[in-house]
Amino acid sequence: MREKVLTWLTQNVPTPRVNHILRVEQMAMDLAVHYKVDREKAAHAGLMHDLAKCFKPQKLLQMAHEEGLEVDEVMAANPHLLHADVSAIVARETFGVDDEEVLQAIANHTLGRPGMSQLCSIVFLADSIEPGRGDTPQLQSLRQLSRQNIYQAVALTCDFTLKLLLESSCLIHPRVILTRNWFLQKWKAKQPIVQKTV
Ligand SMILES: Nc1ncnc2c1ncn2[C@@H]1O[C@H](COP(=O)(O)OP(=O)(O)O)[C@@H](O)[C@H]1O
Repeated sequence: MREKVLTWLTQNVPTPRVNHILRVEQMAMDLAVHYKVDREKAAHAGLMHDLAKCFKPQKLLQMAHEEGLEVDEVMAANPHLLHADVSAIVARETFGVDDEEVLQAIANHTLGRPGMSQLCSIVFLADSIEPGRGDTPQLQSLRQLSRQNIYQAVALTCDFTLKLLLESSCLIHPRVILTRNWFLQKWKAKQPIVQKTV
């Protein structure tokens, strides 16, 4: 299947984006091994997470509508946000993916989702922090964190995205905040209780 997907990608996605996809695939596999999550599922989700990245807004809206997806106000204003959900549809319809966990990981790679699985979290992180994203101190620390505490890494990756979005004065989809809060609470709940000494 990998060869078939790669051929499709080279015909439908520009080369720099294909290279990003390959780095996400690799990083998702590495994190999967680290967290003892199914490596093959991580590779499949990484490879197919951006299938609809270059679809036109009209096509994204039409496919979302045909699938019966809820298109909220922010997605209607910025249909590009639907590329994650639509990539999962393409994975199913064009490449016959029927593994619900893989489809969820593709669909949640941009906004995350409160309570999402480890596989989803891994693909979400890999998309945001793969080596091609840059080498700033912030990204370096997120990469380190992604192997130490997956809850904290997802929460802080949401913060990182939110900061970028705030700087660009664009509409923000609220689901990234819900994702952030859920993962922040899981992270805080796992912190050891420090005994206060008088
Ligand atoms: N919560 C959000 N609200 C609005 N836009 C968002 C949100 N999260 C991501 N985006 C934007 O959606 C686009 C797709 O995000 P992403 O899937 O991470 O794509 P890319 O791989 O191009 O960075 C990006 O332009 C990003 O800025």
